Amino acid sequence: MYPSSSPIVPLLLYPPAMLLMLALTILAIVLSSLFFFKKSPTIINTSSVQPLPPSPPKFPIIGNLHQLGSSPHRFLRSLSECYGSLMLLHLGHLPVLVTSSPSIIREITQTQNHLFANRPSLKVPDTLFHHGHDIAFAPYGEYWREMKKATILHLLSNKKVGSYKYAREEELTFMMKEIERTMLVDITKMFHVLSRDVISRAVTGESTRNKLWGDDLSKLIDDSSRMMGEFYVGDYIPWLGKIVGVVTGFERRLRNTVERSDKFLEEIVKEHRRRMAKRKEEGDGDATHECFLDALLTLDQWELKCKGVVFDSESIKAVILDMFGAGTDPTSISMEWTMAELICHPAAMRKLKEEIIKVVGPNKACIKEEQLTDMSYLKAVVKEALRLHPPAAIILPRQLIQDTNIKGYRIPKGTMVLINAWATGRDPKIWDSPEEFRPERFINGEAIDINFSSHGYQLLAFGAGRRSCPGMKFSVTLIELAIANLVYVFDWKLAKGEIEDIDMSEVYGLNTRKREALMLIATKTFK
Ligand code: HEM
Repeated sequence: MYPSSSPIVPLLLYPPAMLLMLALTILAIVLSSLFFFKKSPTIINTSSVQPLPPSPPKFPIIGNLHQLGSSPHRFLRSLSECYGSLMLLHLGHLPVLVTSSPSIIREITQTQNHLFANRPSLKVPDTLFHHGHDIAFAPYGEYWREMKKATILHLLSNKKVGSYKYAREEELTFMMKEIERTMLVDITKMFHVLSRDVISRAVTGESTRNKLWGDDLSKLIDDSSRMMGEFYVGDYIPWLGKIVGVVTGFERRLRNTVERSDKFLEEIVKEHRRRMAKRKEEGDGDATHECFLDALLTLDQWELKCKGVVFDSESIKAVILDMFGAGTDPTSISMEWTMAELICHPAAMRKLKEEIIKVVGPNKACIKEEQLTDMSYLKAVVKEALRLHPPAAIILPRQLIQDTNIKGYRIPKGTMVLINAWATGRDPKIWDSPEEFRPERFINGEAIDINFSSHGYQLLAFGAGRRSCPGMKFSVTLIELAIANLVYVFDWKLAKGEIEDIDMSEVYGLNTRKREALMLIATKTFK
């Protein structure tokens, strides 16, 4: 996923945006005292016109923008307790449909998938990806289709993911040695480096460990996802965008990020072209070792042109930035939440360790990928962590391309759609004791038949439908392998404080991460 949650994002996290919202709120209150506090049409009951979905009251100009706050996923869930499973909000001029109900999500991502498969045009991704040259924010159409197809074929298919086995095991071994050396572990950082390096090997054929640009790549990922998480008022109130963008320094920061990102990616591509040429000279054209960049640089331009798709150097940069951005943070954040839940639940940690020892036997150096198949509790643990903590708490937004209706409500063309995956994962109508971490629910409980791609639309960490995440197999394989090895080889405890003190609160953003880094102490299980 790009990456992290949606760019309606951490409204009001950013101080200038906060001031602006305050000013707009005051302006709106003044206006509303002149024009009345306007309640949106809840249900217009005429026989010819279907009603719009229920809406909370809104202010003129800003609509409901001021209400989202720093945890929009939580706010929207509480709002839906009053307005139901299908609500229509207004963010500035933009109507926004919000839901977390599986039956409505089925309607959006399956039954009417073709109408809801577009992404809205938003300032930050438009600028960063040079107007939809990536996949995650590309408008629905031929370009998106061809790029997604190429990415699955050359990077993310089951066969390709299988071929990175050696890379995963090698990077993991390196991480385990590092843990053994230090014993006091910044798990957050370690998981970031592991995800980044495995993705780098699949995309560029090289680990950043052997390169000087590992830190630069981390900075690029960090900067671009922070920028994606920033709130740009012009997306919702266009006439205010330019002024506020300049006054708050947003335009400058965005320009700088794009310049740095372009320069960095151009360097990577240039160096890769040199290596490809050298390999060719040396007669090493073995396609089995082909990385994603090799494939992108040799895509059949003629075939793409015939389909009306322009694939140029902007596309290459945008697509690889998408892979680093969409892949690294959600994968490492998922590992971190999984580890944090296991630390908070020692009984689950013990049960998992017992399962692994039963499958692998004691005293082995590490776990091989083939052995994961027999670890059903491990799989349940990962699903349970992602149920409670989907990195994209609100899935990347979609936009409706023509008027339609859902459950008897009229939904106008252009409406933005937000699926609150975090709320679905904690819905008491779906899950028993939804706030509890209980992996057993996936083994012998109410969720025995639920998985990430099941058609009940209850477990939405990877989204659903045509725009769903193509990186699921890639990341779940890495998450399971990393967690299994860490739990098998080491015993873990908190570096400071007691389990009850651990801060499990989150910071909402493109990817909703744990507020505090997880610092742990490792000791070897088998001496
Ligand atoms: C635990 C890890 C991951 C999570 C939780 C995650 C989650 C998501 C989500 C929720 C979406 C939006 C789906 C929708 O709109 O229905 C998405 C889209 C996407 N993800 Fe992932 N993702 C992960 C890993 C990856 C990886 C490893 C890659 C690639 C290396 C990747 C590439 C993408 C791309 C390209 C899209 C855009 C798909 C489209 O718009 O058609 N993701 N991801």
